[in-house]
Amino acid sequence: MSADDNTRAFDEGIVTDFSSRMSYGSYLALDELLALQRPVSEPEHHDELLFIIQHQTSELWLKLLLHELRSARASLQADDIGTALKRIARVKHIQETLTQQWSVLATLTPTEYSEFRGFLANSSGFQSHQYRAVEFILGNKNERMLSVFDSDPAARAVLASLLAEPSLYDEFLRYLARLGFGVPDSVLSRDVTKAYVMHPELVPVFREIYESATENWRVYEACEELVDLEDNFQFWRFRHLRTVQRTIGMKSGTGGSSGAGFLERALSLTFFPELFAVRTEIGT
Ligand code: HEM
Ligand SMILES: N[C@@H](CC(=O)c1ccccc1NC=O)C(=O)O
Repeated sequence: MSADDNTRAFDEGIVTDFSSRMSYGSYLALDELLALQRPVSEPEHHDELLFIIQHQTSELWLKLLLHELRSARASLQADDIGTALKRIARVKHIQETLTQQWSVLATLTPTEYSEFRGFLANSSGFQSHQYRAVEFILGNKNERMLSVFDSDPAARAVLASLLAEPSLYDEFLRYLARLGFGVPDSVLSRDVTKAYVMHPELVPVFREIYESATENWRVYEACEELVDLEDNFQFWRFRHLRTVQRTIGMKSGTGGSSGAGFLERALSLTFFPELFAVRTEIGT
């Protein structure tokens, strides 16, 4: 039991026979998971594995993000703000992880990327249905995006459903209306298949909430959580843009867009416009 040889002795109870027991690898389907990194470059480029894993891990986190956002939305629908806040707290941590992980990809130099970029053909993150689903559930709807998924009916169907459903913010505003806040009808009866746009007549509702934070603590807290969530989303977009600029400069994208300019325009989009507009009104 001594550590003189700098090895750790096995505790007596440690299980080693997995011939008829569930193991770590079988529970997590690791054989399948670890067989899914399949570089396409020929000869295989050393850095393509980084590129694939960066994307696959992002997609896994996006899967969880969407799961949590759907649950947050359902909780608001059921007037359960406590659970919704719990879900959003987790969403914010996932976003932070997604944003931080850009630093790994930033070690890919423009020369290295150019050596296998041609093998990517027209594939692009623009075709990520999970990313688009997150944008849709947050209210950045765009029916035109569906056409990208015409050859993937399952993904297209999920996006078409999300397009027709109220967003997280739509549900939050309906919840506020049920609590008795004067959310205007123009907001409650909006066409939820369209991108959410600013309703100036909603700003006074938030002003009331912010000016009476102690009496409306939960909804005030929820407002601030949504502001954090939008900030975090923009931080991810910004890191993506900066990574693109340092990797491909002003080249157009493999997905057919102008590249950096196209991504830069996403930085002027907003999910919760009135929650930012109210800041101008506070204290005046
Ligand atoms: C060297 C790394 C990367 C480069 C050069 C790059 C480049 C681009 C470009 C140029 C676009 C615009 C669409 C196009 O024409 O292709 C785009 C879109 C996109 N990329 Fe990347 N990307 C990189 C890494 C990533 C990673 C790691 C992710 C993580 C999932 C990602 C996700 C996306 C998404 C979701 C879009 C759509 C954004 C939108 O619609 O606003 N990209 N990327
Ligand atoms: N759009 C990128 C290619 C790219 O980054 C990419 C290619 C395949 C799968 C995901 C990608 N990531 C983000 O767009 C480019 O133009 O270089």
